[in-house]
Amino acid sequence: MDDRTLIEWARQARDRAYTPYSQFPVGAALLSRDGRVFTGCNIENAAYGLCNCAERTALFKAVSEGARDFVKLAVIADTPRPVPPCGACRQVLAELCPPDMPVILANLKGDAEVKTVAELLPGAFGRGDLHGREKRA
Ligand SMILES: O=c1ccn([C@H]2C[C@H](O)[C@@H](CO)O2)c(=O)[nH]1
Ligand SMILES: [Zn+2]
Repeated sequence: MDDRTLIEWARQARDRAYTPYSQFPVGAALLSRDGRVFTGCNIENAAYGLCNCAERTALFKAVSEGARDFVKLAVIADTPRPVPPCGACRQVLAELCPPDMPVILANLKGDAEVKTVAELLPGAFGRGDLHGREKRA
């Protein structure tokens, strides 16, 4: 699937965003190796800290449906520049996706930019940091 098609999936998912507080809808679309596309939108809450981003909605939907092998992710919002994922989503991407996986950042004007997961979060804390760690002095 080409990048423009995945961006269009993300754009349609954006129309389903639940954003009564920010009025800032975001859409995402995650392509799985088996050909499935998992879409996501941001879903907000009156308890603001519980707002979930479009990217994490798509990633969590995918994992909960048994997908683990991802090809690329597109994300879109009405931003002056292609929308950059927040820090929380970068961390979740680093956990669940290959470091060289492309993330297509887009906006409604038609701008798009591609960055890898590792470029979005260099030096990410990960599972390899948890075990076999050095004992502290
Ligand atoms: O990459 C991003 C950036 C922000 N948001 C959401 C979170 C919140 O609902 C709203 C404003 O930050 O946009 C996303 O879904 N993805
Ligand atoms: Zn986020």
